[in-house]
Amino acid sequence: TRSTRPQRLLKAVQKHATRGDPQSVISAIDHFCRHSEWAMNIGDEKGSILDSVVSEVNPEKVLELGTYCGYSTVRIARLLPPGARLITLEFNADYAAIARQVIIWAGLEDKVQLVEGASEDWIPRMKEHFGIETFDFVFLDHWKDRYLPDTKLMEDCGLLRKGTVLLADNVICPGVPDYLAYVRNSLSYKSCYFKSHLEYTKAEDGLEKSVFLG
Ligand SMILES: Nc1ncnc2c1ncn2CCCCCNC(=O)c1cc(-c2ccc(F)cc2)cc(O)c1O
Ligand SMILES: [Mg+2]
Repeated sequence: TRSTRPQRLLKAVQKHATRGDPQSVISAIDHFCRHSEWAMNIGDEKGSILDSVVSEVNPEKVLELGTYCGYSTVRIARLLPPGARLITLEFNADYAAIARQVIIWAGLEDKVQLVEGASEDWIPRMKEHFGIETFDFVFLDHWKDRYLPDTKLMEDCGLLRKGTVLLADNVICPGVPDYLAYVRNSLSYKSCYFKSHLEYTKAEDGLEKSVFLG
């Protein structure tokens, strides 16, 4: 049967990227998505904004919701200091299988724990299962109708602390209106918008950075 797009993306990484070189993995995926097949990675333009926010926060404990093929996982993990850890949740088993291989090709498997399952099932188990107290940085890139309920769930589970930074992808396209209204109106968040474009296109999209105030 015909291969899937994530499988073809992984093949492009294994063909064009150098093992253990995260930047070459990022470049190979961006080239594949620009010149062969569009895929819903954050991409290079929004990816540079992600890089700058991660570098500013310099987090020890990171949660990523929605792994897909591992592109943003690699972007984030390559910037983490030694000993820092990234937990990434992926609902789709086929995506998770590809992402594991992409993360290994980048040589970042020691910094990353990829967990298969739904965010709402795993968020309540972060403390007892992973020994996590609170997260320093959370990247939201999963089902757009889960951004708001999962943010409230993280609050209720005590996973956010004063200063935890949430960064949300796709706040314009596909859009997360309920989440945006919440973080922009809540007294518990300081929020700001980074205008950009939908990955590999000219359509507007952007990232919302929200600092939890406790
Ligand atoms: N741990 C978990 N819990 C729940 N759901 C979970 C999950 N882990 C994964 N998922 C399931 C998420 C599936 C992918 C989510 N991302 C998206 O749906 C997405 C779509 C576009 C897009 C834009 C314009 C278009 F015309 C078409 C598509 C762009 C993006 O950057 C996107 O991130
Ligand atoms: Mg996205």
